[in-house]
Amino acid sequence: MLNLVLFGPPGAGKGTQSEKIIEKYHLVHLSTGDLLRSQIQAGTELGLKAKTLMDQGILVPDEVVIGMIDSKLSENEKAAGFIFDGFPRTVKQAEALDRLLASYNESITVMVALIVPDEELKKRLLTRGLTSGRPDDQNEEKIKTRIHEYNSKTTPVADYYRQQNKFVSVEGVGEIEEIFEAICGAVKQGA
Ligand SMILES: Nc1ncnc2c1ncn2[C@@H]1O[C@H](COP(=O)(O)OP(=O)(O)O)[C@@H](O)[C@H]1O
Ligand SMILES: [Mg+2]
Repeated sequence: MLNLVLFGPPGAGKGTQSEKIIEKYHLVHLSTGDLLRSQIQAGTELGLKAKTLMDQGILVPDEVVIGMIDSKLSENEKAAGFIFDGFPRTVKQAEALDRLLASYNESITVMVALIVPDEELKKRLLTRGLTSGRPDDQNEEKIKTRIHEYNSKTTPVADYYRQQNKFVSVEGVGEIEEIFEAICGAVKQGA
């Protein structure tokens, strides 16, 4: 299996690059943001709870996202591998993911981090907000909260994979196709 963690702040291009990676490597895409947004859409209890936090740009509790990933892994036992997009976002989630994968005799192959400066992120997210309909893309205050959540809770996840020698970083500014090629190179290096 190829199990890839695609890492980076909100607006780094994880969703954009995931689509291309999936096509090439035939992986199952697990975006916790997308999974939560479909829970909100479906009006589930989980969705209602998550919405209040997500609309403010705050991370939802670890147990909630870990539970969602757990059930998606068990639904896809025959997959060629997984791409984790927007997960793990805390060290606790990263540890839980290692345990879950170990229970299938699997592990993370590589983490690829997309590096994009804050100013570029803000610009991209505000532009995405014009069409995404995402309440968390709508104003600079929410975007600031999300980048702050990322810097305080999520950045340590990179060190977690660095300690396992699984961390590779890629310049996330430039042509989408060029960035994709760099990610493929990182996957080759890590696999
Ligand atoms: N290399 C890039 N250059 C310019 N804009 C990009 C690039 N990659 C993605 N974007 C744009 O930035 C925004 C955020 O991308 P997205 O893939 O949704 O990020 P994430 O999933 O990491 O939050 C989108 O509007 C997308 O079109
Ligand atoms: Mg995304």
